[in-house]
Amino acid sequence: MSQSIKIKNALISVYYKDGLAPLVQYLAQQGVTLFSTGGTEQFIKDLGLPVTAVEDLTGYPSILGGRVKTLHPKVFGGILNRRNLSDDQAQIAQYEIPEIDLVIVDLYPFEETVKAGGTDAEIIEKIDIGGISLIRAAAKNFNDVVIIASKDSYSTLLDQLTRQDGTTTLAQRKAYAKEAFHTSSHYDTAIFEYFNEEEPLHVFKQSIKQAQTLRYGENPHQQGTFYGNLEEMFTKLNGKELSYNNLVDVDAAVSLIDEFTEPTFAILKHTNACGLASRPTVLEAWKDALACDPVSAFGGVLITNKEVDLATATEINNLFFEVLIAPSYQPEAVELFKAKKNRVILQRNEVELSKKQFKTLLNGVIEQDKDLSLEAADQMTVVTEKAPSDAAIQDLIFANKIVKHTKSNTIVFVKDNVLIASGVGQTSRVDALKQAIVKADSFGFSLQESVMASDAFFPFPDCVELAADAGIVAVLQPGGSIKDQDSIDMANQKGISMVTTGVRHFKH
Ligand SMILES: NC(=O)c1ncn([C@@H]2O[C@H](COP(=O)(O)O)[C@@H](O)[C@H]2O)c1NC=O
Repeated sequence: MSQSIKIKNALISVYYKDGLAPLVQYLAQQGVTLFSTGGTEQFIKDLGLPVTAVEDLTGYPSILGGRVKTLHPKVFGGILNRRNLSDDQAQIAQYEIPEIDLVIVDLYPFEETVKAGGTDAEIIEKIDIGGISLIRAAAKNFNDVVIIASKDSYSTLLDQLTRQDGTTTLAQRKAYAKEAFHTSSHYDTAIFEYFNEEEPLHVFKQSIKQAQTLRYGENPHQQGTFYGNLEEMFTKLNGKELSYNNLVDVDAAVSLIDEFTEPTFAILKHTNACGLASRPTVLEAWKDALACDPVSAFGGVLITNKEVDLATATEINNLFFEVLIAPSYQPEAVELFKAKKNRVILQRNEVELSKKQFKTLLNGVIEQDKDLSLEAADQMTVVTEKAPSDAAIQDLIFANKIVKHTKSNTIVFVKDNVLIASGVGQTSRVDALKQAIVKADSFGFSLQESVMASDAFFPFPDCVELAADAGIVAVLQPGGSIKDQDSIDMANQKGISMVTTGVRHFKH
């Protein structure tokens, strides 16, 4: 098996030419014969280096507007021939095919063209055929050929060649082949996703290039990695790396805050809001959100939809928190936070988030649409003799937004655009309610004139009875229980109002 191979002939065909010059200059200095396609050939010529047009090798011009230029046995024979097989060697000698032992390709920018909103015709033309074939051929024959399929590898190869007298080792070539198949499979996945938008085939395919190794997973004995581009979504202004649990909470926080347009602050623990308020100013929103449950707020993830000013930052800084997310910060506020080096301060960038979500379970994956349903007042049916007041309807809408982002079973109490208390993640609805009542009481909130929202229907009238006795004046629930009437009768008996939305908001 061949091990160290000295490069004699190279084929170079790259869409973006940046970063290429030092490598080709080195190759030319070493006496490597360079073959190249139109634009790349011109680029090499402009560097004042000798280069042979691929047309001179194949004896064919580039045809069909560049759709066919390297697709020729003289090129692919030169790449794919096995240097240790006498039959292959006899054939390449017979057909006068030069051995090509280095291939450098940068593919047509397909994903970028889709992202930039190119027309269908422009996108189709960006499906690289020759380049992807060169990559696959050279990677398959890594035993004898070096494949560079990403400009990220130019400097690594240059470094290796310089240190190793113009040669590469088998292990290095195999590593480049792995990178190359990563490039080609990612490229094809992007093409598939584009074609799969209409009448999608039910297959699960994801290819994410960026990865971040996390300190650990959910617990220190579990390993964890985040696949995705965090830097695109957030600018980190201060603090340590986000942990697995931070990321889970940040995701929940972002989904929750996006329900609100007025200045709003939310405090989350383990993906559930333990404080949330909408107020005319961000400072007031912070104070009222914190008042909901200042005990749970310790070590929480904080999010707001408005700029954090110095006055608000000064208040926030009195609390120990893990992560703060805002669309912008006054520079003085950032300076203040920087005094505590571990506090993660994220500035959220305007990036559209996926409308799908999936998770692994058993040996498979479940995917669903995100819960983007939001019920307005006109989607609420008053089912009791008494209708809620306008103020109560506003609070019911507010409570419904929180319920949607809280672990089931959940009950949420709201008064005047402030979360007063919630019961979260309970195995029975009545337990969620009891937890909410106890919490409201322990932080000094009266439930008089407050409203209650439930993520799913009431199977029995007990919740309505308990909540009415605690002082709430209006209830929102999806309805749909065969015993709905029992809860409605209880509301009528207690003189409170109830609306149904027809939309359940389970969150598991
Ligand atoms: N058609 C072919 O035979 C072919 N061979 C190489 N390419 C691509 O042509 C591009 C470089 O073209 P140029 O050197 O003319 O700028 C590279 O992105 C390469 O992946 C081709 N183009 C598309 O398929």
